[in-house]
Amino acid sequence: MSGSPAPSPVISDMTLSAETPAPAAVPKAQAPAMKRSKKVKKLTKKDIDEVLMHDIVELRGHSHWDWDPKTPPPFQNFEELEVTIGSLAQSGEGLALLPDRGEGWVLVVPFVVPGEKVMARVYRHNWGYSYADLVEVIQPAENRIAKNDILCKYFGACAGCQLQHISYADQMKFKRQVVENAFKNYAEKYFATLPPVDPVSQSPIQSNYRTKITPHFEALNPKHQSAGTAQPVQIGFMQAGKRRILDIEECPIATPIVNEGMKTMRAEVQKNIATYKKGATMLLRESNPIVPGTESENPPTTTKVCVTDHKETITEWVGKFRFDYPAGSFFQNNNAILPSLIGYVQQQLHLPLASSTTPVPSSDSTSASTSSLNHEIKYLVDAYCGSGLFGITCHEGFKKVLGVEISAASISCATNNLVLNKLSTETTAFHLDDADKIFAHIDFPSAETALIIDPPRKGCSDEFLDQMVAFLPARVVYVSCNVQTQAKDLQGLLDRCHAKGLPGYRVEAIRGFDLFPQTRHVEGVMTLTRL
Ligand SMILES: C[S@@+](CC[C@H](N)C(=O)[O-])C[C@H]1O[C@@H](n2cnc3c(N)ncnc32)[C@H](O)[C@@H]1O
Repeated sequence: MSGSPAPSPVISDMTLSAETPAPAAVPKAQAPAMKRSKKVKKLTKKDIDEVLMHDIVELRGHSHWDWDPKTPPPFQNFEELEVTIGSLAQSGEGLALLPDRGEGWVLVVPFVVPGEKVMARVYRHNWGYSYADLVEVIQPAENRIAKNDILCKYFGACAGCQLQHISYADQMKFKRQVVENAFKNYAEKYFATLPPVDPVSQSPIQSNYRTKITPHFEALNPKHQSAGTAQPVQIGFMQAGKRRILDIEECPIATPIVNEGMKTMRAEVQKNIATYKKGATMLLRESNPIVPGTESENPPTTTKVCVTDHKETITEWVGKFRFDYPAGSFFQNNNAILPSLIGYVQQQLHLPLASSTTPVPSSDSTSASTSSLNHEIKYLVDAYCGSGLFGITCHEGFKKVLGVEISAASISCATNNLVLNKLSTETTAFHLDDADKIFAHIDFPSAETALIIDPPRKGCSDEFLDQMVAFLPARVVYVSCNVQTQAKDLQGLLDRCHAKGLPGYRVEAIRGFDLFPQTRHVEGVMTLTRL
């Protein structure tokens, strides 16, 4: 269904109840006893998951949906059904089409593989689709990982990972498809002109990679405390599909030192739980500081520790570069893949500008252009630079590098990281500002400038795209943890160029990087060359 728009579903005040007496199980033996809340939820338009809607439209084969919300969803409360999984949504959940229910209702079921026959229990409804717990896998797919080989004993109950039941090769195929679908659905007008999406670059390790986790706990209920009926405190992550915490002793995707920290933190919280009036989210982050007295050694000796104070400084090494940053601020969470991500970004920044003369049609296919730039890239702009990861690791080969970031704490770290890495502050600088005003600081010639964009999940603002089109950097490398907003921004950028009569950009490459093995998440990297 290339190019079919997501329907614009209208949700009326549909009042839904959710109550299920029995635990969900994937497989049964792994699930803790979980009960669904009896609370009644009123849907609003915000409840529509637009990305999921694209997947549902694709499975249904049409976007038309004519369901009267006053008609109840076509299920008994908490009905159990045997269904066949048709596809995996970008959320990592399975979708099963029920042609004889509500003219093609779709069930969304977690922890399944396409082709599998499963028993699912419906518990919540939305416009034309319902969420269901996986009760049992009746006919497992050949490529389902055997229960005993699944990495984590909490998989299926914890909301953190979605894909441990499929092989790493299958996770890579799924994520490549997620990237492709994002561009198909959100850069629809230009999809036919894009290069094929490259295979996803794998993480060198698929477990024990996360350098930061944030488990939660809730305070004891005072009524239960005074009655002496308080349950043991639950410290961990959210339960899959529920708003309750699952007690977790160890997280196999977190690094060993973070897991050591988790043991200590759990013991402290358990000991002092009566003193907490409210629950909290804890921070556990790996740091690798230099052992005092070894600073002059080459290389100095380092030792890994787990930091729990948001304000404490983390030291992290990316290849030969050292980054110090506050534990509570942003930094990529998979250190193992950073050398290959950085290497790829460097290579993309320096692709020859006139590498191709392939005609590239504009969106309305009325004009075609060829690459005609012969300049060399000499300047680098690092938008949303954080503590300087890309600006610093990619500075070689540039005359000047300038980064912009909105967090004062991150900018002061970025500037300190220049000093730690013995880089000249004359040629590399970081400014505290809104990225929307980034080009106000820049007197680089646009034909010799490369721009790295690495925005938050929501992507770039209209103002950012407007100023980009006014400046027109010769090369853009856009890194993103949300491939849907990345694709939307590509369409926004090309639309703006064409509205101004500019030929715009050629997309050189689109590739996912697996910063988050075992989960549905994928980091997208897209390279553009100005035409
Ligand atoms: C995904 S992080 C990337 C950071 C950095 N590139 C890295 O890889 O470590 C996004 C960064 O954008 C910053 N940010 C968010 N909104 C911004 C804005 N409007 N202008 C500039 N920076 C912004 C955040 O503080 C955060 O550091």
